[in-house]
Amino acid sequence: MDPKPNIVVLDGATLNPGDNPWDEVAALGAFALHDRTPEEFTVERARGADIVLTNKTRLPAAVLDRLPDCRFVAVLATGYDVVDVAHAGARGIPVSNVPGYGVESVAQFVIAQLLALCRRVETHDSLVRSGEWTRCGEFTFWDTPQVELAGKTLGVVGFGAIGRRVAQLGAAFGMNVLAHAPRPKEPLDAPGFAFVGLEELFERSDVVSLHCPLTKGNDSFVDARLLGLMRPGGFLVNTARGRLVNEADLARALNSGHLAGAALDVLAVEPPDPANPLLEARNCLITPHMAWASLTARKRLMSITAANIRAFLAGQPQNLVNADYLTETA
Ligand SMILES: NC(=O)c1ccc[n+]([C@@H]2O[C@H](COP(=O)([O-])OP(=O)(O)OC[C@H]3O[C@@H](n4cnc5c(N)ncnc54)[C@H](O)[C@@H]3O)[C@@H](O)[C@H]2O)c1
Ligand SMILES: O=C(O)[C@H](O)CO
Repeated sequence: MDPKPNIVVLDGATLNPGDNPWDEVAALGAFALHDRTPEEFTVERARGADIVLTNKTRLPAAVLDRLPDCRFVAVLATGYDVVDVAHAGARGIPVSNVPGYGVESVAQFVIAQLLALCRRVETHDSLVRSGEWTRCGEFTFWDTPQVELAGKTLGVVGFGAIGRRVAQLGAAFGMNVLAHAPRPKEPLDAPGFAFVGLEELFERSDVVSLHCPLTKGNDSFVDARLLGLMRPGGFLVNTARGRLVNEADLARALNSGHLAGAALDVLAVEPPDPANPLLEARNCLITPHMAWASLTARKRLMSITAANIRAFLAGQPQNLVNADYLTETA
């Protein structure tokens, strides 16, 4: 490999909107930065690059096939569903992600979502300012059911770094925690904690929180059937990926009153299509894929990305997500 590899960032605007310089990454080669890349420009911009960095710009098989010079793909995120990692592996291109950079930020965001669903602090602040408290004449007033978390059951789907931290925080609020994990994991040291099957988790949980990656096998798996298993009055929280959820089914479950609410940081299409039924659904709190975005987490993401590139250049790639598929070295 050329000692000064060509490095192209396809969509760098959100990692560094101005407060998180690229210097550590840029120092590793000849550096080209694009804020965002429309699909039709991906090949043109990535062609000739030895190292391609993407956050949410898609690199499907058909695009990878048109990048003969690509030696390494560094995903600027934990979730790497935008890259066909199996195809990259078959072409001998290692792909890395950035695990762990946002565990605390995302887990804390999940708690913020949960508290928003249960207490609606900002809604009540608005009601006070619009005169509702004054008009009601009482020392106290509330306009939404006020729900205590202690004693409720939290079901965590996907017991990796974020899921485990959410489970710990839920237990600290006095919640009973259940988890679903496809592979054996160290249990949480909390009274009542148990690993259960997916259906049992949906049946027994007051709150289901999603923390598994989006894969070819689990698109839209949270559908009418699983939502129908949830207790009436339950909540769904999703910070993982929007496409894990059948959005039309979720909108129906909210509008029928079967679910009391949902808090979604991710949607199937981002930013959303104005026709997304969740935008109008009852008690649906939607945030713009921002759980990861604290400056502390983004700085960590930047420096782990630089470390991923350095490790690749040293011949010892780290944080590989397609090691199982790598058949040859590009
Ligand atoms: N909203 C945000 O800003 C934000 C930020 C970071 C990560 N994420 C998302 O959160 C996801 C989880 O992040 P993490 O750091 O915990 O990743 P992780 O790899 O540490 O954990 C994911 C866990 O899910 C498990 N898993 C895989 N397939 C599963 C399935 N079908 N059902 C149940 N579990 C399954 C894995 O075994 C693993 O333990 C990421 O893949 C990403 O999509 C979102
Ligand atoms: O997967 C991640 O790291 C987040 O979704 C931000 O891109």
